[in-house]
Formats: sequence, C-alpha cells, structure tokens
Amino acid sequence: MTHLSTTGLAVEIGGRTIVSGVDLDVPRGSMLALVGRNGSGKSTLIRSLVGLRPPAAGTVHVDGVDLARLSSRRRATRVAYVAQEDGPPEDLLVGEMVAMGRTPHRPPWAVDERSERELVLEALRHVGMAAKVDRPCQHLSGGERRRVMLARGIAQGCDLLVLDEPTNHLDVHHQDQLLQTVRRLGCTVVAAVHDLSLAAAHFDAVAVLHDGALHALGRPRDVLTPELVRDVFDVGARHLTDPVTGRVHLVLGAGAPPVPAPREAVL
Ligand SMILES: Nc1ncnc2c1ncn2[C@@H]1O[C@H](COP(=O)(O)OP(=O)(O)OP(=O)(O)O)[C@@H](O)[C@H]1O
Repeated sequence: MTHLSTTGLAVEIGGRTIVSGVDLDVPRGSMLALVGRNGSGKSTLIRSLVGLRPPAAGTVHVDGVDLARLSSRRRATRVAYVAQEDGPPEDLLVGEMVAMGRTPHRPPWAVDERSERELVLEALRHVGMAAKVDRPCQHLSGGERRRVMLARGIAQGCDLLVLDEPTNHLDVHHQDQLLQTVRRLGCTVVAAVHDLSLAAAHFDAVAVLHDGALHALGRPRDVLTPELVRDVFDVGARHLTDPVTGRVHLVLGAGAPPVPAPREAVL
C-alpha cells in the first residue's frame, strides 16, 4: 500500500495561485475526503497530486518518491486517477474502456491476453458492471459511466486511487456501494466529495479546502463541526444524536434552534 504526502504544495494556473501551502499526510490504506466549496481548488489540487499539474512550489511524495521525478508511465503504475467528468468515448465497448487502465502494465504492441480480460472483468465486478462488458459505452446511463470509469481506475492496479467526485451521477444506493467497494480494495484513497454525510460516513479523514488553502484536516467528527460548516459553506448546521444508535449526525440546512415564540401575555 502507498503512503502519500505533500509539503507546502502550491499550484498556479496562468500566473494565478489556485492552491497554496498544502501539507497532507495520507497513511497507507486510509481514505481522505477532500471537501470545499465550488472553486475552492479541489480538482486543481487533485491534478497536482497525480502529477498532471506540476507544483509551483512544494512537493508530492508517493512512498517517499518525489512524483515529479517519475516518468508518466511509471506514475501510472503508482497512481490511478479518475477525473471529475471523465466519460468513456461512446464508440468503445465497456471492456475495451476498462482495458485502457491496463496500458501502463503492457509491453508495447502486446496483444490482449486471457488474463488481461479476467482483470478487466474483475474490475467491472467490483462496480457491478461485469454483465455489460461487451456493451457499447454509448448505451450506459450517467451513473453507469461513472462506475465504468472507476473500474478503469481499479484495473490500473495501483495502491493509490485519486478520485474527483466519484459519486457524481450516482443514486444513493450506488454512492454507498461505490465507497464501500473502494474501501474493500484496501488502497490509499484521496477523493473530492461534495456530500459531507458521505465524507463523514466513509472516510478516515477530511481535508477542507477554502480559497485554495487547507482550512482544516483531521477525523470527520473533529473537522465537520457546525461552526466549520457555517464558516466555510455558509450553511446552517447542527449536531443531532441518533436516539437509536447514539451516533452524532451533522444536520445541514438547520440553522440555530428556533427562538421560542413569545408567550402570550396572560391578562
Ligand atoms: N484550466 C484553468 N484555467 C484557469 N482557471 C482555472 C483552470 N482550472 C481551474 N481554474 C480556476 O481555479 C479555481 C479552482 O478550480 P477547481 O476546479 O480546482 O475547484 P473545485 O474546488 O474543484 O471546484 P468544483 O467543486 O466546482 O468542482 C477556480 O477559480 C477555477 O476557475
């Protein structure tokens, strides 16, 4: 399994600093959720974590190796990345799409082998899509496309998975299933997610990006406080204790407790 860390990571686009001063430490086999408002820099940070945007300052280390020193082929054997709006080209079959994840492992001009097809099928089984291996991608729904793209990332066979909004387009069942699947893989995971409840339920740690800076980092229950949610997301929130399980839940959109109505004057 892979250990990911960044030190003083900054990313610029067109001379504008988008992300700065990000120190992350993601232990082997743990799952980190990256949350923040639209435009806070999550995708930019993620692209830098996978080596697609070179840092303007700072470093990204994967198992102690500076990512910037690896060739793109070597990087692709260490980090699998599933982008936010990555969709399979319509004229490919599902299996062909997922097989593209195997490219870094194949010698040039290698012909497809039986074991490669088995790896593709296994990746598709993880996301419940093996039955559609020979279907054209254009016949898939939006949620099925997301699952096939995750299967491609799984087929890449890396111990580090970096996912940009993996639960987009998925219904609640498949959101839950997908994150459970990712957990079962046992990989080190960094994923941008918008749903704070999913972040709290499925991830070991949460990093909150705000205006391109790391605003908070820690266990979900320590980080996702009503105060932070109000400050960062400008949404009212409250903690409520589940009367059955005793677990504390964050309720969003719930402002401060209503002020009691003034009692009627008793004449
Ligand atoms: N290629 C680009 N060229 C110019 N500006 C960019 C580019 N990519 C991102 N930005 C800017 O960087 C900032 C951060 O964008 P980014 O996509 O990283 O945010 P995000 O947190 O992932 O947002 P969202 O939740 O909406 O996906 C935004 O102001 C965006 O306009």
